[in-house]
Parts: sequence; structure tokens; C-alpha cells
Amino acid sequence: MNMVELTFSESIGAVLTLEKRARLKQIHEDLYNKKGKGSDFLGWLDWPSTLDEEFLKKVEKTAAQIRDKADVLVVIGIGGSYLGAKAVLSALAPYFSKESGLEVVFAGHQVSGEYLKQLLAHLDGKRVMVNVISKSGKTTEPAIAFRFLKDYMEKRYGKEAPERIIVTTDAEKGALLTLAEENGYERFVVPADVGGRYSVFTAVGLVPIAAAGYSIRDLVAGAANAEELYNNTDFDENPAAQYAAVRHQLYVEGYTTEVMATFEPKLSFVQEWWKQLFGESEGKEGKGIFPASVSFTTDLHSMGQYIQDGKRNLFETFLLVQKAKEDLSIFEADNDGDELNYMAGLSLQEFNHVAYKGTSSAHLDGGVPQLSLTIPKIDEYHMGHLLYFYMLACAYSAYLLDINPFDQPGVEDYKNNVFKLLNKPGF
Ligand SMILES: O=P(O)(O)OC[C@H]1O[C@H](O)[C@H](O)[C@@H](O)[C@@H]1O
Repeated sequence: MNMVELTFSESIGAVLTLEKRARLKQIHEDLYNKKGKGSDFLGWLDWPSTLDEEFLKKVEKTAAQIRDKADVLVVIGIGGSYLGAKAVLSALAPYFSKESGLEVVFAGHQVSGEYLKQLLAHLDGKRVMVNVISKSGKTTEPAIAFRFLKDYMEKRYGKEAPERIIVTTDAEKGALLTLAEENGYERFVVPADVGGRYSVFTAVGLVPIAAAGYSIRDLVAGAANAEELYNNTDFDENPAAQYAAVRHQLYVEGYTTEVMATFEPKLSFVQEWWKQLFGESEGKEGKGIFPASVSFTTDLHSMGQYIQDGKRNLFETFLLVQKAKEDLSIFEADNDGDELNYMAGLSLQEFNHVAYKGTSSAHLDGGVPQLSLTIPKIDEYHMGHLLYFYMLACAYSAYLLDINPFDQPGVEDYKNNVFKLLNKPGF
């Protein structure tokens, strides 16, 4: 099968009118010739294929040191400085055990005294390292978390503390950079031309992912494969452009909310990552599809009602995985008290496939247009491929709305209000 197979409940061919193809061609040229809106932030576009060996070796060396020196890695960051690593690690990690021996925990992605206090208590008795990540180096939530973690590390490790703190931030500016320089922390750079939500293949994502024991080379190779495959103006063969074109068509027809649905609980943070990617990239100037997500079959027992019968402005995109890593089959019980013997022999993945078919046709009958994206399996290579696929599709999609996909001016408004309320100097 293809790396990403896209289907649409109507016809993709019908969406790809001559006019739409011409528009996609123009967008493709703007993107690859760096002439479109926000083109200063296209560093991610050829990043996977141009990553140099020296950089990968540096990340792997740091990862090996982390694994050698720590039982727990605390990754501090929010938004694009958090969700990429979280998405990949959640997708790859086993549900109940630490595959690699290193526990990766996150902080600074919210503000909770209870969480932070319990986290610090959790670290006691374990060997700890910290990777604090912030492109701007001044985001409040991770800064608060790092103030506590830095203090904890200094009290616990004394002079050795700086050797246990790694900073990932801008090369030239920000409070975090100053802290790193003053304290001599090891540093990784967030490239100036890569925005947070497009940064998973930079050190932002790669350091925590490598530290957890996963192959960043496979991850990046999957992304490089996507980079090569979807740099293609034959739009009949380009599912990234097709996905963008179909969502745009649905948006124009009044379907203003996209619900991403999966049957794999371990993809829930891919959904969160995808929501930031599309929400922050497209939601501007009074435009944009609202990205929402559900996890099936769980949410068929809650949100399923709304999807089936609620306001008809939704379309649904299933993210499906062809082959689960592990499976169980329902066995024949001597006593059929639970009345499940009719399913004996059926694997749980097969059950989910049936649930997908039943759900899909019910929601279609309910007036919900549908797309599906199927990937062969979940591993580093396929995750890398999928995330790059989404980033490129998102750029196409925002350009179809004539929106700059790479800025987020709206998020400053709430921050300014909070700073004013807190009497932050300068506000
Ligand atoms: O990496 P940072 O500069 O700390 O930014 C973290 C996040 O916060 C911001 O408010 C933006 O809305 C996000 O796009 C960004 O990913």
C-alpha cells in the first residue's frame, strides 16, 4: 500500500477541477520558490533531506548521555515545543512499560502547582536530567516550570547541575539563551526559519525522541520520503495536496469543523499535535476550519451522538492504521454468559475495522462527509512520514484560504491581558 492512502466519500477527482489544479500549482510554486506568505518560515520544507550527519550524531550523543546519566528526563515546553515529541513518544511507546528504561515526563505545558509539586516529589530518588525547550525563550509556562526545575537540580546536584540541563532555543535571542550561556548548559538551536508547530524534526523533537531510545534516523528518513513523494505537481498522485483540496472544498460548502477520528488510543497526541498545526496555521482573519478530534470507539459512546445528529457543519477524517503492532483475538468461552461467542475468532483490530465501517456509514447517512487517511503501521519511519505529510498539507490548505500558515498573531492578545493583570514590567 501507499505510505498514506487517502479516500473521500465523494470524488477526489471531482474536487480537482482545472481551476483547483491551477491554484494548487500556483501554491506549489509559491511554496517551493519561497514566494508565498510567511516564506521566511519555510526551513522545515527541505529539512528532512538536508539534515547533516554531524547534527544527527550530536543529538544521538546527547541522547546516549541522557540515558546513561538519568532514569527520568523532564522535557519542559509548550505548544510546538512540546506536542511533536509528545505525539511521537505516545505513538511509539508501549502503554504500560518503559521500553527503553528512560522515563520521559513533561512539564511547562500547563500551569498546575499540584502537577509540578507531585512531579518534583516523583523525581526524588531517581537520576534526573532536564531538556528545556522554547523557541522564543520567553514563554511563561515553561519559564515557570524551569524556574522550579533549575532550583531543584541545583539543590540536588550542586555544581554538577548544569551538566544535567540541556537547552533548546533560538541561536541569538531570548531569556533562556541568556540563562544557558550564563550557566554553561549544553545547547541545541531551534532554527529561526522553523516555527514551533513545524519543528518536530529539529532538535525540539529529536532530542527527547532519541533520548527515549527511538530511531531518529528512521523518523527523519520517513519524513524525507514524504518530502520527496509529495513535492509533486501531478496532483492525482499527491495525497497531501488532495487532502488540502478536499478540506478546502468542504469548507467552502459550509463544513467548517473537521473532526479527526482514530481507533488507536496511542494516536491521541498526534491528534493534539495536528490540532495545533492546523488551528494555529489556518485560524486567522475570520477564516479557517476548526480542528477537533475524537478517539473511537471511546467517543462513540459520548461524542458519537453529536456527530450523528448535531449541527451539520462537520466533516470527519479517519486516521486509520492498517496493522497494529500487537493484537488479541476473542476466544470461545465455555460459558457464553457475556454472549460474545458469536465473535469468537475475531481479533480486536478486526473488531475496530468493523466498527469503522459501521460508524462511517452511519455518519455518512447522518450527513457527515468523510475522508480517511490510512497508514501501514505505527513506527518511527511511518510517524515521520505522516507528520511531514500533515505539515505540507497544512501549508497548502492555508494558502488555499490565502492565509499565512506560519504566524500566530492572535495568541498574543490573551498573553498581553494576562501580563497587564500581573503588572509585568513593560505591559
Ligand atoms: O517555543 P516557544 O517560543 O516557547 O513557544 C511555544 C508555543 O507558544 C506560543 O504561544 C505559540 O502560540 C505556539 O505557536 C508556540 O509553539
